[in-house]
Amino acid sequence: MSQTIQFPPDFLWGSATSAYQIEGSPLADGAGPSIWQRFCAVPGNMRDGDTGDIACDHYKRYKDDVALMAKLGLKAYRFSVSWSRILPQGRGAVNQAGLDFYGKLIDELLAHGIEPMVTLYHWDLPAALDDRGGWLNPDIADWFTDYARILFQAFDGRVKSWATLNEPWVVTDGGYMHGTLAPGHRNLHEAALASHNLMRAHGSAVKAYREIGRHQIGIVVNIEPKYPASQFQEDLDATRRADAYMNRQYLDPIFLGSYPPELKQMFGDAWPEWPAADFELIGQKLDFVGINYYTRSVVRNEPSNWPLKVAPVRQPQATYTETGWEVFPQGLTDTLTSFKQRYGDTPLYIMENGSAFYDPPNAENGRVHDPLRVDCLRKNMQALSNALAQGVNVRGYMVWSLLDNLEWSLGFSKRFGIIHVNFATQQRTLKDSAYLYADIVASNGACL
Ligand SMILES: CO[C@H](O)c1c[n+]2c([nH]1)[C@H](O)[C@@H](O)[C@H](O)[C@H]2CO
Repeated sequence: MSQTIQFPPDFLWGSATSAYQIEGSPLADGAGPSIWQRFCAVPGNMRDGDTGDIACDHYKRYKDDVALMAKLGLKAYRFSVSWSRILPQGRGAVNQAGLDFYGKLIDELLAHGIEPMVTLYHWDLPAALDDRGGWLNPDIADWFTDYARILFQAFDGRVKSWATLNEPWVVTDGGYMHGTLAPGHRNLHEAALASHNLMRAHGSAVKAYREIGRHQIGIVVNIEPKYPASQFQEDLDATRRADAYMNRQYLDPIFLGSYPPELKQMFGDAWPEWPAADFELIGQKLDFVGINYYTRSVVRNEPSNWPLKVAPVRQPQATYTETGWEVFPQGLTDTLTSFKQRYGDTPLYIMENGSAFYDPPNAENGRVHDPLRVDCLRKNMQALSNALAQGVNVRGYMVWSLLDNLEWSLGFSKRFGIIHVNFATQQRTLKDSAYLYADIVASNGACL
């Protein structure tokens, strides 16, 4: 139901990217390789053999890209830091040139009145740490905290918003459960261990921030609300399993002090009794939670599907994006009201929301018309406003993404940007969705 669209006067409008997806120059100026460097080098891992070697060439073009953010009137920009630019070996000696790059980016943003929002980890683990077990090694909580502390000390005077992890679920499910993302493992025991170590590392970094930080810190999770395909008990149970695994697995231990019981049922002996002290660490109070919302899932029971025993049910009347995600703005409203109901009034940011539809490789007459993405953006604005009207404490919205970029193992085949990138020439062109977003930002949504 459409209601009057209204946003709080200080609502923070911005856009989001991540280091490996846009920067290029992954080994420049002393940087070390990440697990994505390795993953891309394995034939068959990446659509069309695409890599992050150049991507959007942002490492060299960041001033032009910040100027485009300013042209759109953005108030904030969410980006991630490449751990292996800062610590080429993942720990030990600091690479000053890596710190200098992000310092220059932050200063450029501030000079344009754009608030930097930093994600410490957006999937690009230093390869040297993967050689030591990566997220499977319990020591990674300390390695991550040492890395975080270096950034806090270097930038907390200029960065007021820190997120420890981007989507621990994707890191675990893609990197360790199904092997579709770096480091490409497929092992139930490893998935459980990596997931828990990610949360320990998150809590340890938050604890370190409380000792030296002066601003706000949180985590970013992807939420995909689950709806039962029928009211048969088997589908209701399947929906609950899917919700526990994808959505509650990370927020429950932070806010409720324990994992959803369905996880032990699903993982079996791969899910040990975790030490109680871990939950004290994981449960550090957060200043905000970032939520990435793209789509929902309609769920049915499917005993043959390892290990969750669920399957999605395609909705025949719905619009689907190029990534196969149903356009379902009501799911954004439901995600936000459900968060409030289960976890309370912690401030929220939509840290990613967007859609991949086909855009031509080259702009035509300086324009890129993207009507489906424009329609999606409008509908998601309505859904977000509806959640605000129901009292959900949402503080800002970062559209995914500023630029067309490397969509991980899908390469450059999927375009999420509101700014088109011609990857042959690196030419940037504002899409129609960029012009709409600029109007939304300028009018605080009143133009809708
Ligand atoms: C399953 O998680 C979310 O659907 C999700 C979608 N996305 C993400 N998470 C990641 O944070 C981005 O790096 C992706 O580029 C972006 C688009 O695929």
